[in-house]
Amino acid sequence: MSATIIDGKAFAAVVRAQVATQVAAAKAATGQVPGLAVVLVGEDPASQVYVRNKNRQTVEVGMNSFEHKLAAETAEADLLALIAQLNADPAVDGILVQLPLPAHMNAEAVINAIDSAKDVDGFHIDNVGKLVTGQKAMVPCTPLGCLMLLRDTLGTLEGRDAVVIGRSNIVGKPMANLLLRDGCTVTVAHSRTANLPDVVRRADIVVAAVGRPEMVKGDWIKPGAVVIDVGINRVQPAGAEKAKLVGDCDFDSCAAVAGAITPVPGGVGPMTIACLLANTLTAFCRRHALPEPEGLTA
Ligand SMILES: Nc1nc(=O)c2c([nH]1)NC[C@@H]1CN(c3ccc(C(=O)N[C@@H](CCC(=O)O)C(=O)O)cc3)C=[N+]21
Repeated sequence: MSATIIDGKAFAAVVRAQVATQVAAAKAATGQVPGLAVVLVGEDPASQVYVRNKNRQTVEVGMNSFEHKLAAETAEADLLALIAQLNADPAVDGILVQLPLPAHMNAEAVINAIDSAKDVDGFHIDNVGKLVTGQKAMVPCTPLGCLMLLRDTLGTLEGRDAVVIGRSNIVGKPMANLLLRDGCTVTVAHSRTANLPDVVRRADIVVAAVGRPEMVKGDWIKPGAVVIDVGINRVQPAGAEKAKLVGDCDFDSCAAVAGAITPVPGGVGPMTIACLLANTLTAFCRRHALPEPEGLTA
């Protein structure tokens, strides 16, 4: 193995410490602390893991955490009523509605009902439009975390060839826009891309967010490239008792060729939660007309 392992878990701890310091300063300035409301409808397992870790970390950085658990069969109107209440609540700076929502709900309508200034996921249509047009926005947490890791690993991203594999609204598309803004030449590839290995081989930066376990192989990677693996796939190895987490990259073969690579777990996942806390602080600072948090925005 030749690649440097990018320690997202350690980097996320540094980000959370920066958030904690700036939360304390914001509290000194205003007498208030940021509050994050998380709404979980039903019992999606990935969301439960996320909520568990998030809740603890929110409190650890000195912010208030408000949890709202609704039954899977909750009516959309009742969820919208809760969102209206959180929008109006001055103690709530950030609102996150866990996705996926149950099938009977219109996720787009629910997300767009959130006050865009409190939309710490950056999924509201106003924030999407602002990101694409280069206006000050709330930026989705996972792409923001990936950007922080890339800047830390490479310094400037200007002029680099980046390939994002995956075109989702929550990772692929916002990631591509952030990389464009930082001066990369960006290709958005996906599961239907022709000659995907050849496309990936051009890249100085590979962000894999396609949701297919270990799909990206080492012989797709340009020697020395930086590989950011966003995938979190639970797989059941033959003969093993417990499921294990793997990324969208075949770690061993990619690490043999890449210059640097994020592991799964311990890579992008912890950064996502750290950036959620950073976004909540950013939302608080904007609502209270304080300066933007330092080093925590895109
Ligand atoms: N509105 C919304 N926003 C989200 O950001 C969102 C969501 N809904 N729904 C569910 C997914 C999932 N998600 C994770 C974040 C961090 C880890 C994480 O910290 N993972 C650890 C490992 C955790 C484990 O051991 O299972 C790691 O990669 O090291 C996992 C999953 C955010 N999500």
